[in-house]
Amino acid sequence: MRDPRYDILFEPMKIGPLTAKNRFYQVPHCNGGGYRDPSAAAAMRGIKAEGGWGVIFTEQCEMHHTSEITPFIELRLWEDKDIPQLRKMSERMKTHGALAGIQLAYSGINGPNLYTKEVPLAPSALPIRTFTNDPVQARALDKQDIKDLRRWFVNAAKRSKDAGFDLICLYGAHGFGIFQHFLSRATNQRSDEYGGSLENRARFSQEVIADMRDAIGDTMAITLRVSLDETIGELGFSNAEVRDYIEMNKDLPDLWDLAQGTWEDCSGPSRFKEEAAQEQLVRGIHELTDKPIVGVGRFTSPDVMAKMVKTGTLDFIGCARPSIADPFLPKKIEEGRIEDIRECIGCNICITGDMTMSISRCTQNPTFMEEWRKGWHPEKMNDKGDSDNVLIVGSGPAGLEAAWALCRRGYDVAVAEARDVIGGRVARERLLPGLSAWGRVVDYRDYQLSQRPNVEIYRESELDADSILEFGFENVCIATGSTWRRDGVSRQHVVPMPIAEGAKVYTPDDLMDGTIPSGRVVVYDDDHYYMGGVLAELLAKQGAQVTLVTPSAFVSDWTNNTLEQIAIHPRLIEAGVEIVLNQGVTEIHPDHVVSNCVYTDRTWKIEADAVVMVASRLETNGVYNDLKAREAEWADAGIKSVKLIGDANAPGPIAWATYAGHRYARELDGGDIGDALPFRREITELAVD
Ligand SMILES: Cc1cc2nc3c(=O)[nH]c(=O)nc-3n(C[C@H](O)[C@H](O)[C@H](O)COP(=O)(O)O)c2cc1C
Ligand code: SF4
Repeated sequence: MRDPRYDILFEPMKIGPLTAKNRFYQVPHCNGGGYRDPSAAAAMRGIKAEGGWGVIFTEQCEMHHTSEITPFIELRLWEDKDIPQLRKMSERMKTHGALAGIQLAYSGINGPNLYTKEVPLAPSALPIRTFTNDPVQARALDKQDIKDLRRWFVNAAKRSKDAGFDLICLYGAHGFGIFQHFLSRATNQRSDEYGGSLENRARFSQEVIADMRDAIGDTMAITLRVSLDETIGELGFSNAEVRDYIEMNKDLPDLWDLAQGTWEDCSGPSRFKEEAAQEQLVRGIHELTDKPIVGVGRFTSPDVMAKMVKTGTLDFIGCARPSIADPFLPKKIEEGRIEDIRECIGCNICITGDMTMSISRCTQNPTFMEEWRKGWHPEKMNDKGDSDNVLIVGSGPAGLEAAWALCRRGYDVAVAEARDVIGGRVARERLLPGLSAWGRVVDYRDYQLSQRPNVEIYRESELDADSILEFGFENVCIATGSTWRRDGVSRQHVVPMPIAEGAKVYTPDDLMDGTIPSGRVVVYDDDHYYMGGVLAELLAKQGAQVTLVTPSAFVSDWTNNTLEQIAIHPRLIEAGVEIVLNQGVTEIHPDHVVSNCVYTDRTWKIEADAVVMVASRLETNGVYNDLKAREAEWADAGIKSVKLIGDANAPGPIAWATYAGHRYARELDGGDIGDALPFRREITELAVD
């Protein structure tokens, strides 16, 4: 039953001519599917509709062929032939009474057009701004171009209407979107009636919205997504200017969609930002306009959400990542199932899909972008196979997710954990600075499993092949994780590098176990994800003189794909870490390391009392190998299958482990969920059908 404190979240709310059934508003978010496969995204939005969202948006949708972001995967609405796929999307969104929204974008100086090779158009002739530093420049829009651009928006609005959408969001936030480019003095250096004063810079948005209203009539709502603060220096569109703009144009859109962050500072989605982190920037804006406001901030707590609405800060609770991690978030609040909410951990793995042109994954939600596959419903019981029970050895993210998904198929499950705590790598990583939310991966599953009669978790239960054969479970899943290597093997060194006697070499596992090196410490990061940066910062803050050495051109290189790198680099500088890029480590000695330039044979000495080797991990697969060696005994022991999953199979990001756990559970007893996503799959084959 719903807690009355949250009733306000379920009050209907008007947006222009429309009424949303509640305050849960899924703001636009990409998913890696993009124009290549809107059907997979449609299935994903369909699940959100079932999950109770009042408003559901597409991701950004480019509306003209002179605008396209590579490597981003966004939608397209360039021409009439793009309408049918999008109509299927809007139909899916509306299945449970949600309003369906489409976000229209013209990327201007954020659209390098690497595929189309078209010249991007922007308010001023400036170099394109993307992470990939594309050597492309935009041409300044002349008066005819502006007329054309207005016409393209009108065409896109008409097509959106034909495609069945209720709302159109115009993109002018995060550094994306021509609207922001016009509004910001940094990107609008024009001296005509579209540049200079705020009145002039606002003109383009006023004209487009007026044109669109004329073209589509008064049955659809138009929303405007603007940045709350560009944070790009003096010329940026500041929070004060945003307020002036909104006050000056209070009735311009039917709803103000306010979202912090720019491409340059990536201050929007970030694990460094706690829930409701944008509250300060949005507070008081409602005094400037009567139009409803939606804001974001990794909202997962209904108390925080209710407070945002009750205090008049927001009318709608905007969620991108929380809706990815748990598409059923509104429904769970409505049904009083708060403990069942699968909270986003802020890891931003979901963004890597965009950045790498691949279908997105979510650490918490292994079925994100898998909704199109048949035979699985995330909230219901699913079909069981022929066997009855499964023993899972290891309780890390892979093992716990496998246990949870197997419960949902009706198997009896036993989980054996060698340590006295469950969670595997996460049990320790969650204790590192900035990673406490990682613990949600374990806590969610721990709670869910504690509610099921068909699962038992055994702590301090280290199993060997003898005991597993003796227990005689029908299926055995080995999810025993991995350990960090200290032997000098890394991406740079496929055979171990020389480590002199007396040299002190530590691994992340040592540090997480409480052994903290001091003095001059080299953190050798050839892993390139978060661990190197996190440990370097930790050691520096504890007084060590830290040098982070990485063969990459960037600190924590892979975090570029999660939009986090830009936050990590300055944190390290501030903590006093010396950063050495494009250099490896080739020898380790008691008082120094030999470091080499990755492009030449040149070497340097870096003085060091200790080295933390964040290099690669070793699968913990001993039990599996022992069992494999005794395969002949399986039948007598009643064992039908033994499978190795997660880091124990091949170490990777946590999202890979939860996915492996889920997939194992789905495929047990001959279930085959198929290969990678085939593009343009027919929407008729959906789990929601
Ligand atoms: C994977 C991903 C893709 C996104 N794509 C878009 C997009 O297409 N358009 C947009 O306006 N914002 C996009 N965003 C930003 C979100 O709409 C939102 O403003 C931001 O994630 C903060 O909200 P949250 O804390 O609820 O995630 C994206 C965010 C994520 C995580
Ligand atoms: S991938 Fe990480 S940040 Fe993205 S929704 Fe899932 S848990 Fe949240």
